Amino acid sequence: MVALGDLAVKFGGMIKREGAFDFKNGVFGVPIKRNEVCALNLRKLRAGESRIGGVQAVMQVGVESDAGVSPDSKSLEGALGFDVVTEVELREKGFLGLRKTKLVCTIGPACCSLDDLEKLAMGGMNVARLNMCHNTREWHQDLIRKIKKLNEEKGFCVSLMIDTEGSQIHVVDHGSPSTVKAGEGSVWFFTNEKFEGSRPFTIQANYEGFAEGIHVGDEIVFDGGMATFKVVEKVGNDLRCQCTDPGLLLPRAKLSFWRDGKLVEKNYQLPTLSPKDWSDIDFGISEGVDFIAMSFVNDADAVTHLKNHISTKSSKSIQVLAKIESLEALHKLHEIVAASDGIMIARGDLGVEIPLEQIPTVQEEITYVCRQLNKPVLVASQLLESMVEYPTPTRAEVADVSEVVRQYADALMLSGESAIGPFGQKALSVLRMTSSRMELWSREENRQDVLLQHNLEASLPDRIAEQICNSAAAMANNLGLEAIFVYTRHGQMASVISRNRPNPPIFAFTNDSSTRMALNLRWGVTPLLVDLSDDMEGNITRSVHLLKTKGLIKNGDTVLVVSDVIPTSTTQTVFQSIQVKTIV
Ligand SMILES: Nc1ncnc2c1ncn2[C@@H]1O[C@H](COP(=O)(O)OP(=O)(O)OP(=O)(O)O)[C@@H](O)[C@H]1O
Ligand SMILES: CC(=O)C(=O)O
Ligand SMILES: [K+]
Ligand SMILES: [Mg+2]
Repeated sequence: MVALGDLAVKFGGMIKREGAFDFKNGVFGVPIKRNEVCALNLRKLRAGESRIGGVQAVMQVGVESDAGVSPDSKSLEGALGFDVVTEVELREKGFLGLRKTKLVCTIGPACCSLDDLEKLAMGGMNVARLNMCHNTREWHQDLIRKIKKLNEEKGFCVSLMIDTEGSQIHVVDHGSPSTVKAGEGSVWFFTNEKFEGSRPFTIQANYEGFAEGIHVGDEIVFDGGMATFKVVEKVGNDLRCQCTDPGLLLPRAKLSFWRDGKLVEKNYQLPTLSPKDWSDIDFGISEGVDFIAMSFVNDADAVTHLKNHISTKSSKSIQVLAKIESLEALHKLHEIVAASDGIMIARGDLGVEIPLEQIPTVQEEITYVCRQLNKPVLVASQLLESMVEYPTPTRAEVADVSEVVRQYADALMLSGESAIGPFGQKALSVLRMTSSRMELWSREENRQDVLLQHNLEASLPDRIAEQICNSAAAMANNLGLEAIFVYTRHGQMASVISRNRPNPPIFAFTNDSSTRMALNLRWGVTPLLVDLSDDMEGNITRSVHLLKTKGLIKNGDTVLVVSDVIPTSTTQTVFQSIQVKTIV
């Protein structure tokens, strides 16, 4: 953390009043009136200028008008990437009404037409997820192209995520009757022997070593509790089992093994990424997806390996999300979060490996760690499960969604609700309305928890950038500003501001389209694609003018402007700044 005493504070230029900036508490001690511009600029001191820390803070207070728009603003107008959904929402609800929590929809047969996808996009889908467990390569390719077409032709900004199949012990889906019931006391044969169609009282596991290390007396649990069996006999590589807790055996049901109330943590030597996963990943890279969600990550090395692979294969940056869905991943949570670009809390499979009553606390813990380490976190599975069949959610489901929002997760995800359910759009609107309501309540109740600050960066310029972001969020809240504008090439500053979960929305102006698509998963960030020049004042003036001409910002609105765009030429100084700007 940069302490005030580390800074040589100088006032000059357009100064009218003096003030102090307290980095520790994020307080900016200058009263600001309408039509005043107040800027705090930090730059490295040149030799001989420094007293202590080698950083100079220049505070400027003055009156500025944006009336004099530079002539090249026209050229930027076409490039202003304001997506249609945010634009409509902004017009209807104003700055503070913009939803902060991001929404991810799993795409499946129930929502794969262009028309369905457009409705989901219009309904607030920020990211479309394709689960590579299902369907064909051609089907996925067609979907990716449809989403890109909608983005290009209809002005949406929907990012694309593929989710790897991963390696996991499950029941082979024969495509026959969708559900089978196991009655109390019934005896079933578990085998890896391949067969077509279905055989009575026989369950085919997908992995030949599934019974290794399993003893008579152990329990086999289906899908985290759908049905339970006790092993009564080992027959070669197979198992004979008796049903002790009757229930449904769903297609592709996941199997877990328990002994004395504890998960048998078997090392099946299954790779996190199978040959099929690598082929799906290369397909995703060639199709230019924005996120790859990696199933069953067990350690940081797997994440690093995939990130290295992507960097050699792809010219654009693709975000790797590690899915936390095993007990082993929980043991290594910190290293996995640190290595990845974001996390999905995959509660479906996690609930197969840990007792269900542990899910809420584990979810809160993962969400907290992600925010500490500034990684976006997405909560997935069964949020509105009953809506796979019914047009309204249960009260308990709405309460669950609200709790995720109250925990300040970055995003919520629909699975079967959108992929196979007939009420996908309705489910999306339930997520939208529930999250907006909880965000409003948290703000009104002033529930913004002060983040237990964990410093992210080591180098001084990065620490300065981090402090600017923390202070920007505090200033925007304390001054009741309309919006935060941040100019960012790689999204770092936008993400650190988002990490503070400020009240006003964050508009992130970037000239890098992969940064824009990645920021789609960040809480409270509306990413916009623009041309950025080295002339920061020009960038600011042009973007304010463009929002004004669109009628999205009006005279008297006050916004906070943050920039960390590093000039491209070596002769220019690094310029990081906060300005409070009242639109006139
Ligand atoms: N592309 C698709 N084609 C057909 N069905 C799909 C598709 N995507 C999802 N589904 C269906 O929707 C249901 C829920 O989808 P989802 O992929 O989220 O399952 P999941 O079990 O939570 O994910 P995972 O396999 O990653 O753990 C699946 O059981 C599947 O029947
Ligand atoms: C989403 C997912 O993979 C799960 O919940 O298991
Ligand atoms: K998957
Ligand atoms: Mg899973």
